[in-house]
Amino acid sequence: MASHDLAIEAIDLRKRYGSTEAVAGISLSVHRGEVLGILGTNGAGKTTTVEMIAGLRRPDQGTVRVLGLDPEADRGKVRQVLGVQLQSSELHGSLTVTELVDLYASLYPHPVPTGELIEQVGLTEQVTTRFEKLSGGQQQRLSIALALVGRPRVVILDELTTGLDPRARREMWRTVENLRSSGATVLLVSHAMEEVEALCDRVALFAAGQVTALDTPSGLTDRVGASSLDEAFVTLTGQEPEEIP
Ligand SMILES: Nc1ncnc2c1ncn2[C@@H]1O[C@H](COP(=O)(O)OP(=O)(O)OP(=O)(O)O)[C@@H](O)[C@H]1O
Repeated sequence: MASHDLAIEAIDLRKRYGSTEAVAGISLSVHRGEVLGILGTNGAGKTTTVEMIAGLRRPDQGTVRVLGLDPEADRGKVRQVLGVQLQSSELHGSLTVTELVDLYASLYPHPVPTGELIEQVGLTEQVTTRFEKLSGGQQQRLSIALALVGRPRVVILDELTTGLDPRARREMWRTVENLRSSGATVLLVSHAMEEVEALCDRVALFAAGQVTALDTPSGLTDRVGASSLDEAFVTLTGQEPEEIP
């Protein structure tokens, strides 16, 4: 595939924290319009990898391109096309839901209208609630809203539905489906097998800082004659998947 068809291209990424080799030579190509899942056990290097792709963490080695742009050198341009929801959001706790969405919206030329976005993530009743007073799941929904406010063409979602109740989880799935319909590219880190099976075109299995397999969900199960993605995960990574939160 020509590189201009790629939304994300990461080549031989490496990152070490002291004696821990968190990412040990990861290459990933995500096609435009694709939803690519990353599955792996705790500590497999998923967050470090997506932080490097987002330009939030500098790789020790390797290169990243997002829609052909270098997330570090072209930071301003990348910010306009990339939306990122990370596991821990550092947001100003005394601002309300509306104030935070408005603040982020002001960074983009054509943001999603604040009320529409707040409704989409199910926070209409919390519009005047300060961030620090939101529940964990509500904070999570807000961080998803902030990732989407600029109508990004590439979206990174790190544990999209962890901590959300079943209804909110389904709503977030619909959000990802809508992103796909709009032609956006999504990189989705998840621990939930059924989420990955439902949403992702392809899945990268991470173990010990490396990609051990990358295929469609059915390709992964067929490859090892497994009856489920869970079983394929165990066979292909040699590790048990985490409990679905
Ligand atoms: N800032 C840091 N300083 C030191 N070590 C770190 C740091 N961030 C991550 N690590 C270590 O790097 C390894 C990979 O961590 P990372 O968070 O990328 O994994 P992960 O696959 O996202 O895990 P999880 O599923 O638990 O979120 C782990 O061993 C972790 O302890």
